[in-house]
Amino acid sequence: MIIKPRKSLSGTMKVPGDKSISHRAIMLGALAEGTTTIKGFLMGEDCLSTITCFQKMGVHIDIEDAIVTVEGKGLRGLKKPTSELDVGNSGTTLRLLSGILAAQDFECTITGDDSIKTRPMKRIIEPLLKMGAHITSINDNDRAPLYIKGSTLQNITYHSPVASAQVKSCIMLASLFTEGQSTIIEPVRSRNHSEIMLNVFGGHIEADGCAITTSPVDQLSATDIIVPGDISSAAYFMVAGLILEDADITIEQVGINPTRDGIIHVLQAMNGNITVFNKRIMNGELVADIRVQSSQLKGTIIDKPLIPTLIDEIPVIAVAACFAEGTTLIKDASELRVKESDRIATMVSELTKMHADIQGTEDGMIIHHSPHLIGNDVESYHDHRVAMSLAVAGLAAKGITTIHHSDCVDISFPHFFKLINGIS
Ligand SMILES: O=C(O)C1=C[C@@H](OP(=O)(O)O)[C@@H](O)[C@H](O)C1
Ligand SMILES: C=C(OP(=O)(O)O)C(=O)O
Repeated sequence: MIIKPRKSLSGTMKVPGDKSISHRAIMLGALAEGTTTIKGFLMGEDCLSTITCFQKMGVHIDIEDAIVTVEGKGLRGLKKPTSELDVGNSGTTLRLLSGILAAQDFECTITGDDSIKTRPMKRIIEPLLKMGAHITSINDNDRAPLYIKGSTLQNITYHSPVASAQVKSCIMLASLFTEGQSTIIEPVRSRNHSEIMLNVFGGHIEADGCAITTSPVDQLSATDIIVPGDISSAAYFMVAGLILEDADITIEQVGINPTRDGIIHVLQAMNGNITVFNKRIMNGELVADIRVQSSQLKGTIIDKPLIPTLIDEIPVIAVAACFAEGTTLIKDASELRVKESDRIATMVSELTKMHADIQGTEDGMIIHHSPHLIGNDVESYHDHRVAMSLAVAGLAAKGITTIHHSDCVDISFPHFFKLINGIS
């Protein structure tokens, strides 16, 4: 994909539906009694992988006029798939689905693409084993493919070593099939979409700081979900709006759940002119419209409690930091090393090619003011967030930027390039 520089960006727009919420709506819809409809579902490859996995387990899921309908099978109604479940590039699908599979009365294998096979799975294998699951890494390397033979699970009190909503949600989903309460304690609170949505479906989840407790329910009940725009996708337009010379854009109906809104706070602390208005609640999720205007940014420090609230936005925050006076320090973010790519290494190497003054550290990055980026040939490493962040850098750079393997944006943001080139 070729990105040409531009000075202005204006207008009102929407971004596609939230990826985390879309995955969860399919999973809970499949386990509920009755028919769930989902509006605003993210038709990205990751969420389509979740749909395919559940269809393979006998769940009728239709997409018509952009509305997804899920015929729930109830907690005990999934069928053994006739072949292995393929999650593609989606860590969320693999980790959450494993929690469900651990309690079924069948065995199966769950796998995905080359990137997923490098990502750490011990973080879910360990708690699931403690719950009595039969789960093994087929190549004995704590990575996918995983073989899971459903069994009777016990409740658990688990101190998670990582702040990960995927780990927390995996255990929460497994605990739907146990008797007694389960408690999961995280070092720092991660996104809480599973807690919110489970309660909307009739589950019993209580949160107390970094701990959540699940209580057993006999069944989940189908509901209608409207998925807000994904703040992780809005992030590219927020940063573009701040760093381009003449920008004024409004992004409507974006999810601003306080466990996800770190990017707004950080960009505001960097002197970004961002207004959040028209706040409302949809299916228990806080939603708002966001106006962004060109700003002279200044450097900041981003560390521990904030990191889970903006983990997927760090690549594009690194781009913003190039345009911020002074230095931006990002630390406590070693989780970036185990995403679709090692996002510290990939962002540092590709932004360096564009003349950014950026260094990687073990758990983050140090970025010095380097606003005169130069377009270059850069590589996405098949990582959607890297591709889109480099596109934003390309808009603000001098000369042409060519992003290789840019198709991966379809993972979380189909039509990203059409939107970014189409907006006036
Ligand atoms: O639960 C989720 O929907 C997600 C949680 C985060 O991962 P971790 O749980 O590994 O932090 C995030 O990076 C991912 O894009 C989506
Ligand atoms: C890390 C991501 O997703 P997942 O873990 O679901 O692959 C992401 O979307 O940036």
